[in-house]
Amino acid sequence: MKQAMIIINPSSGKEEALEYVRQVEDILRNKGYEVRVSETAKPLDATKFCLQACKEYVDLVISIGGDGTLHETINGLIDQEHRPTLGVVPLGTVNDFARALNIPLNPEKAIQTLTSSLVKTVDIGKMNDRLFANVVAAGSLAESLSSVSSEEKTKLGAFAYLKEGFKELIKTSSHPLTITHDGETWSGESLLFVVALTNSVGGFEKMVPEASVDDGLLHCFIIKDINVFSTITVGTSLLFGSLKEHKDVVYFTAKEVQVTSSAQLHTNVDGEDGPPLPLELRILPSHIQVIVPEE
Ligand SMILES: Nc1ncnc2c1ncn2[C@@H]1O[C@H](COP(=O)(O)OP(=O)(O)OP(=O)(O)O)[C@@H](O)[C@H]1O
Repeated sequence: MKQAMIIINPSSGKEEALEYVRQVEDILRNKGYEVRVSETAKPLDATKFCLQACKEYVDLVISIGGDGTLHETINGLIDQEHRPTLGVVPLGTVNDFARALNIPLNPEKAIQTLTSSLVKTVDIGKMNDRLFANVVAAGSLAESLSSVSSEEKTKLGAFAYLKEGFKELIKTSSHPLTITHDGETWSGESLLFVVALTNSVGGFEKMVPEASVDDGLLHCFIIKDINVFSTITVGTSLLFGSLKEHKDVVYFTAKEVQVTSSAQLHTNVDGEDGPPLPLELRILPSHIQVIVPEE
């Protein structure tokens, strides 16, 4: 019999996650799966459960939670020979991965998507010894993005990041960054370096409109040292999908990127606090399979 594991973070979203488990179980049983439910109690439980699913050759893993739960779940797939197909029920406030795959943001509708027989093969990013599904940010601004509170995100959605970003930009200074890719090196003062895998970054679907989940590329943005006026124009470009054409932004795509700095700089990965620099980033093309809507 086919095996499925539901990984659920009961604290995610508006704490309604447990209500949805029964619905997901019913759908999976109707599809012929034997189902087990693994409820997270603390950080990294989702990684531990997903790793166990790989070792036990489970066919399907469903992540019910926000981007944090999804990030921890996919990290259970690292270096595994058997990687279960993934299903996603987004309960967070941003849900970049679901947006990029056209999975409905309404949990009830996302659950119905699990009846779909369509599976998409998508890229995953590797940062040092960790996987990521959506985005890595490095630099002084990245730290402030980690401090956006759950209340702010619930109230403002993606705009909570923009608000925090503007607030920080006024008082933050740039730092020296050295970014190497494909034999080229960029060195200079930067406020933020962002690597995106999909078109949706922090809920903004126009940051990299052409990025697709299976293009085998890291989409990279260097935001140079900018003044307050440029901050406003960078923000506007972000909203209107023209960020990469901004004069203070360097945009490139790559399969591998190295990032170093002489300063002590932290990172944000898939919306969570990440490790300090240096970073080795790499795309893992067509690495996982995800259930997506049929339309
Ligand atoms: N039982 C639990 N209680 C509290 N925190 C948990 C529990 N299980 C997992 N976590 C942690 O909760 C963090 C946040 O989860 P997640 O991002 O899925 O939800 P969210 O904060 O509601 O979503 P978003 O950040 O998109 O608003 C995860 O990084 C995880 O480590």
